[in-house]
Amino acid sequence: MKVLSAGEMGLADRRSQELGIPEIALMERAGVGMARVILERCAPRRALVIAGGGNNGGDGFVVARELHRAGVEVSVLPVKEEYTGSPGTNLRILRNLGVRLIGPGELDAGLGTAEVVVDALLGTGVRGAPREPAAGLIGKMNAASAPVVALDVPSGVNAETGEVEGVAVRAGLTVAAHAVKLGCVISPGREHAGENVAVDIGVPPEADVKPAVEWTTAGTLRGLVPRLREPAHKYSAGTLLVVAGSRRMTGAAEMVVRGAQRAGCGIVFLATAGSAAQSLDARLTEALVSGVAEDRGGSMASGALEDILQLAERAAAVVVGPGIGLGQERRELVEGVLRGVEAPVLLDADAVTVLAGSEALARRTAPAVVTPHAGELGRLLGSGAREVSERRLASARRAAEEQGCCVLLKGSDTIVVEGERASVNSTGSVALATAGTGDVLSGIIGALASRGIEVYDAARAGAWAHGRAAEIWLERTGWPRESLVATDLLPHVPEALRELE
Ligand SMILES: NC(=O)C1=CN([C@@H]2O[C@H](COP(=O)(O)OP(=O)(O)OC[C@H]3O[C@@H](n4cnc5c(N)ncnc54)[C@H](OP(=O)(O)O)[C@@H]3O)[C@@H](O)[C@H]2O)[C@@H](O)CC1
Ligand SMILES: Nc1ncnc2c1ncn2[C@@H]1O[C@H](COP(=O)(O)OP(=O)(O)O)[C@@H](O)[C@H]1O
Ligand SMILES: [K+]
Repeated sequence: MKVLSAGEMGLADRRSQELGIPEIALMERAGVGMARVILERCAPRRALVIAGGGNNGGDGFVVARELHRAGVEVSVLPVKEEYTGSPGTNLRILRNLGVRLIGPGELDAGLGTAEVVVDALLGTGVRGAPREPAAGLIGKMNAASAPVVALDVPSGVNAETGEVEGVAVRAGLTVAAHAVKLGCVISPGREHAGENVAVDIGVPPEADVKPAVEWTTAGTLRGLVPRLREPAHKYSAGTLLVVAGSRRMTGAAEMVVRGAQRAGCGIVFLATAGSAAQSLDARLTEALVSGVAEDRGGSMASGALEDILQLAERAAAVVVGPGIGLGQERRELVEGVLRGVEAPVLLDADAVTVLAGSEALARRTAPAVVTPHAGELGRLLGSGAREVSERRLASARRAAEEQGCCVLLKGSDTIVVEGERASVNSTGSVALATAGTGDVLSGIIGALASRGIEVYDAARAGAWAHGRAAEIWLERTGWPRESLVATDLLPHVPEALRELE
């Protein structure tokens, strides 16, 4: 699946036209391809096409013609009085064919009988929140009982960012011209798009564009994760220090360590609160567990820093955060790790939260990666979870710039940003929405970093393998997605990584 931003698609489109391919030829192939997908997937007897005033509406007219040709009873609502250019030509053909064109007054009846509603209202040309009458039409489409298929982009979704400024269509399927639009794989646009499919519209390779934001697949990662080769010993195979857990939170530490072990670490050291060490040592047969100084609540104390820095000297990477707890002492501990550790550091969970307002991360020059979910990133940025959820790519970019590090923003569309580089992960499942999966992810990324992979690549490869492990679990067990628990991922991490060889 190819993913391009709206701007990149516009460039591919312009270049194609400069090579002499007329706009109407591109529109023709787009509409023909889109109609074929609709016929194959939905096989409707009656369809309603809602067409806007731009080229997205033009695609809708071609789709209507093709559905009509296939024997579907089609009604078309054109929102504009007068059409010119390629959409105008295609509307004229519909008139000549006697395809039923309806006005707003007949919309409710059309929506009531249609088996598929085709959203051809707004595409990549939308600017700002939908105005009337578009906004009202979007509301009507969302209230329809029939499934909605969006052409190119669900109307109202920003194809560049995935942001939704006002209202937006909720489609079950989005059929894009040439490439899936970036805004359809980033939340919340992603949820509005439903399934994403792209159809070939005849853009020649000479006109194609390399995306600035990568859609991370096995293909873009292949060869990145090295095999263990002779000469090797456990230290050369990747040494990771995990700083995690507290008296009341031992599971997080266990899952980070296990994730790291299955992702190929030669040796994992765990530093944890003294009172948690005995039970973790018993559960983690292969790890080297150290109990360090803790406060009265059973969380690692700032006085543990010296021991932790000493352990870190033997490690090629450090993961800090899961289950460590909050408060001033944890903040001092995390700041101390950022100051004192030269090896790549991954900050997750509580370690991200305690850094709100701190300058330690921005000051650090050695490699670092933070792996927050929207809530944690909202605290780090001081903007709140809602702002992050509404503007995910921009928020991740802002944090990466302010903190001068790699940012992995978790979610259904895990986003990884560092400097100018950005990527969106292609694997995963809603099954991952369960406690502890983030800890497994930290372990995987930490392991890859300990094996010498730079943090941006470790983050995107780790996210990919983590999501792929969930997919493999679903395929293998056939169990309901609600039943996945985080440790189910562990046996599938090696299989996922093998797919990257
Ligand atoms: N070009 C090509 O070769 C190909 C392009 N392709 C297709 O074209 C699509 C892009 O077409 P596009 O650029 O014409 O823009 P499009 O998405 O139809 O929107 C423009 C219309 O929306 C309106 N409008 C804007 N903002 C609004 C708002 N906030 N609220 C309400 N209305 C608003 C705007 O109205 P205006 O602002 O002019 O009053 C205008 O009427 C692309 O997604 C793909 O489907 C394919 O056929 C392949 C070849
Ligand atoms: N709806 C979803 N679809 C796909 N992946 C999801 C979804 N919800 C959460 N995830 C993934 O699950 C993991 C959850 O991590 P996190 O929120 O840190 O949980 P925890 O702290 O309990 O381990 C992240 O990798 C995230 O990307
Ligand atoms: K649309």
